[in-house]
Amino acid sequence: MTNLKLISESQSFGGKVGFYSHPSSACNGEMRFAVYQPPQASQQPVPILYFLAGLTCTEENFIVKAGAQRYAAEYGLMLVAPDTSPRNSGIPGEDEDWDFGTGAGFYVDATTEPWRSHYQMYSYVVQELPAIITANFPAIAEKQGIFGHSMGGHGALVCALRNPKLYQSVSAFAPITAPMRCPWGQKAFSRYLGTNQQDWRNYDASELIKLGRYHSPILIDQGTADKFLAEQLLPQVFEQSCQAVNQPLNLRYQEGYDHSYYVRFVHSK
Ligand SMILES: N[C@@H](CCC(=O)N[C@@H](CS)C(=O)NCC(=O)O)C(=O)O
Repeated sequence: MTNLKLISESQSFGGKVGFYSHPSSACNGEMRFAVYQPPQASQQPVPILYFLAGLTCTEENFIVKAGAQRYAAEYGLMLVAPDTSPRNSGIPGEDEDWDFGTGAGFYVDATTEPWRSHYQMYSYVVQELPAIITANFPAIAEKQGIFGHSMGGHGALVCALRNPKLYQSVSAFAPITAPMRCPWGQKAFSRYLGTNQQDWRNYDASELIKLGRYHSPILIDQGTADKFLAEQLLPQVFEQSCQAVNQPLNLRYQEGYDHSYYVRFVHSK
């Protein structure tokens, strides 16, 4: 059993929301995540849906703001929402920027100093966290899906595209789809991964899709009133990459929706 510490637990839609912390070997320090166990989980193991949050977020934003527990209770899904980066790592400058360092792990395994000793969010999300979830909660290890918002949408796409058999579904709200071509991605990748842009391709959905290894349908919801759409999110770049390899993509533009959590669960319509 992992050394899990329960921070708080509350009943929610017949199931329960729990916040946990644990020592992470991937991130070399304490990490936090939230889990919603639907009512069905008290009877039998249930499928897992991972949600990766965006810049400035913690494991709390999605659980508090998205209203997803109601749907997870209806469909019998366990929701797992990790934090978006290591915290209190002691790395100088970690807290200086809102779009880099704390709250902005970008779901990559950093290779550069000083970040690589802690900022291993890709390995954390793909390997360590699922192992902890299936060891400690009534979850079906082979039935997991992943989705996310903004930086977390980028993370969800990258985790799924790099591991085509690991997740049974992938979708995203307002994802950063071409990080190599946008300021957020360029800032994060140059610092976490170094200046060799060949290394960045492993974490760019619009590049990964061109490898033609992924074949399951991908769903993206993108608000048209999102202030980050034109400069940071670039779904048209991803769409072109998908078209080039005949990748099924359902890119739905949602009229008038912005980048906030109010757009969440347009999916359910
Ligand atoms: N701080 C940024 C915005 C950051 C932002 O929009 N973060 C999104 C993810 S990229 C988010 O989910 N924020 C937290 C929240 O809405 O609860 C700004 O002022 O432009």
